Amino acid sequence: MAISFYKYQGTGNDFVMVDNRKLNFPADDEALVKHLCDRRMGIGADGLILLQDHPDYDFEMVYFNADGRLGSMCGNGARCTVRFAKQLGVIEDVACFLAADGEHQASIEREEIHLKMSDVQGVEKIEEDYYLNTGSPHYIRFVDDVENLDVYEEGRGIRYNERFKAVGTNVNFVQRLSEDEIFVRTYERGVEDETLSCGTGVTAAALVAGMRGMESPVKVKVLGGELRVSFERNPDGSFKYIYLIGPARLVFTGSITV
Ligand SMILES: N[C@H](CCC[C@H](N)C(=O)O)C(=O)O
Repeated sequence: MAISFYKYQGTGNDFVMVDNRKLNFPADDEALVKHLCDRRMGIGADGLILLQDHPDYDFEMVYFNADGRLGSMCGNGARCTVRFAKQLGVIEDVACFLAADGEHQASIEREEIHLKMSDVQGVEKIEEDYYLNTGSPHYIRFVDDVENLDVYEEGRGIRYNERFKAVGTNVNFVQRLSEDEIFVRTYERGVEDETLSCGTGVTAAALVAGMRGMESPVKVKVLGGELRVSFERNPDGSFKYIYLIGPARLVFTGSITV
């Protein structure tokens, strides 16, 4: 079988994208998705996304982690899917679509995709660290020198600890760079490695920076580029009007025989 695909990246978080409007992709074949995401044996990506029709939305995004399992929300993948939908002629410059955590709105403004994220109910404090869900679960630890941190080892230690080992968590290490900028590096569950950027993780880190006094919008540096997060904080500590803003680009298209 030959599968046509598009390869996209959003600040270096890369995805195999498949137009599945005809529903001909075998979405329950975990081994196939894992193979397509394999950087040596397949195409190579942090995840795979199917763009599908939906009766009530412009489209539906179905996201799988690189391990082949169906994932939760993916912020960078969603920005890439919006760009992909425009390329396919499914949308113009605005979209209302369905993802794993519900409805999302987005707009394309030149190079950037503005993506509305789900409201966040609250932030749990775990000793000096934080834990919250921005569509996917994120553990947040503030550090002094994120550049020289062993993100793989430290992230893995938290992801596989007693509390998280069963379902896993993404782990973000955050350094405050200035009054309005943070630097985030993320160990991603489902990839089980550091990625160059994680949209839901960057969002979670910016919200915690907001809790700690930083004003919206927060600039976020990641290994794969720059993002921005804007938000409003409610008096009860929850967040609304959360937007993840940044670029998403087509890298190449192709066909793979499996
Ligand atoms: N890279 C994604 C996060 C995927 C989350 C996934 N790794 C999980 O929670 O299993 C993003 O841009 O938001």
